[in-house]
Amino acid sequence: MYLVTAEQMRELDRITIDRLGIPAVALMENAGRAIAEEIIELCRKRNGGHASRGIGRTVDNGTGQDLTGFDVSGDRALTLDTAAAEHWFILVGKGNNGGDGLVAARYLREAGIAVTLVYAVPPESLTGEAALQRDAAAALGLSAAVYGQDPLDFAACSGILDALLGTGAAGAPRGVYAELIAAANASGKPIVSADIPSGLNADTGEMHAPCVHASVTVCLAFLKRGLLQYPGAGAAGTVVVRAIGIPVSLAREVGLQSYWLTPEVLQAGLGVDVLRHRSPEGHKGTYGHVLVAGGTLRMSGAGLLAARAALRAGSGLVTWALPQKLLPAVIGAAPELMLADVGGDEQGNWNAGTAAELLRLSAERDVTAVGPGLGRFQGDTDWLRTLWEGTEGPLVIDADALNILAETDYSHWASRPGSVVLTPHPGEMARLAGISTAEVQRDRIGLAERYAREHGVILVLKGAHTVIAAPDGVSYVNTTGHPGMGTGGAGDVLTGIIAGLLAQGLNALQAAAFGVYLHGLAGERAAGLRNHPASLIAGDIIESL
Ligand SMILES: NC(=O)C1=CN([C@@H]2O[C@H](COP(=O)(O)OP(=O)(O)OC[C@H]3O[C@@H](n4cnc5c(N)ncnc54)[C@H](O)[C@@H]3O)[C@@H](O)[C@H]2O)[C@H](O)CC1
Ligand SMILES: [K+]
Repeated sequence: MYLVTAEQMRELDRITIDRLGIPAVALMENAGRAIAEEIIELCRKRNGGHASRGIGRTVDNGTGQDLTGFDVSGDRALTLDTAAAEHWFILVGKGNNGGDGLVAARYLREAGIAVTLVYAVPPESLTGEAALQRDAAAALGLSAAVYGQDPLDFAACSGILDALLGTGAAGAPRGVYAELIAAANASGKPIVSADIPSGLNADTGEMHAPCVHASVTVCLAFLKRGLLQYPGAGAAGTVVVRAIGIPVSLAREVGLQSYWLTPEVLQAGLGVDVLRHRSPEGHKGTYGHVLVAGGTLRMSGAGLLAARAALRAGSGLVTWALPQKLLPAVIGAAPELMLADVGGDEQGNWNAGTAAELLRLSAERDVTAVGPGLGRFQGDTDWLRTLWEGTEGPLVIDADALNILAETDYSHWASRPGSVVLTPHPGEMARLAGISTAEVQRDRIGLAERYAREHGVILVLKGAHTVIAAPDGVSYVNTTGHPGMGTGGAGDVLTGIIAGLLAQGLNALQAAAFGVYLHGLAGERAAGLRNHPASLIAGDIIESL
């Protein structure tokens, strides 16, 4: 499923109206009706009535939950006795988002739900399609109040439709908008947001102050980027994307290249065989050979986790290269692994002299993963440069190897035949980009896209809803995963999975995207197997692959 910015949404809107000749008011009608249907569904759930689903609902929900399979019988959306318990306040902004709310109000009323329109601004100031909807609502006799002029008691309503600000919002909500948002949040009533929660930056997921905290967001036409990026993703509640008559085929024309990472996107878009068929004639040589370079005296486990994850991801063979001094201690830790001694210092740390042996080892393997538990050492910049310029296959770079990169201008390094996958967490990303962690988190998709483009790498920006970006501008946002995965070593496991997939012949973008998806899925599964997700440890993710 595509992800769009507000700007791209305006472009799609414009093409639909101007070139296809579909009237704006028709889009608004569809939007409002879809929003009403979701509210009716919400009412049905809590009142136990019967709901109808009028226009064919497509699809989807940004949280990955399946919302299909509704009862589609009956003309009336709610039985009267259950609807009578409902009274919704419709918060109406000045623009088209408010227009959507006015349409929704009509359909709610048709379903027997009491509505009160709460205009943020005097209704006379509405223009265009929104003014048309204002007049229709008035002609229908819907009760209306103007904020600041009429008394308003949020305790009297059973739910709130937030149709204050949509993709036309600029900056933090001002004046009466801010007051209404604060009052709606304070009411404790369930809030359904039209398109995006008012106060949310539709592109970055940044939450302005104040920002609506929605139970449900009915996103219109295309999934807005901000709804998948934290902290906004947390303010949106359950996200439902509803078609409103803008053809999806326009996406190419507008150049959409950002996607919510789903099995369909992996399979059909990226060409990944998500079921991972194996040939009956296959053998260990068929599935590639990973070299993991990592693990040092105090962090040997990081290398071990990455290597084991590569095995569980399906790599035919995995060699773990580590300092000679550590080798005896890890013999038998994972009998399926091959171990390679690269020298190193007396304490079991890596040193610059290990580069030659690593190069020799990597020449006989399909992919090299470097960084987990590596530590830092004298001459490590030249050491990494040697690997970068001297290895031919793909290179996965993580942890301390990223910190080495962050301290140098590697754009001068010789270009390499194999691709490069970088897997920073937000702190490492901050060092790579030379900005603060807070700045990294402010617009994760945008930053990942820029960095990947400028540096010609596949970038995996880890964290809740990991972003995968490629040099050609394509990006994916992953939503598998579990808070229980916030535990030491989880990143090393991801590095191993990506390397393991690369060894099996996936290209770098496929391996990064599928690896992130599987890592999250395995984490969800592992969390579910614990008595409490807090007890999840990185090794559990490997075992759940
Ligand atoms: N396909 C579509 O795009 C469709 C979208 N619909 C809905 O329309 C909105 C976007 O509508 P637009 O009129 O462009 O903007 P808004 O309604 O979001 O708000 C503009 C309105 O608000 C004022 N304003 C802007 N920023 C602030 C602020 N920070 N504080 C206070 N006031 C602000 C501004 O002056 C304007 O008056 C989209 O999200 C959908 O919900 C269509 O209905 C269907 C087609
Ligand atoms: K809104």
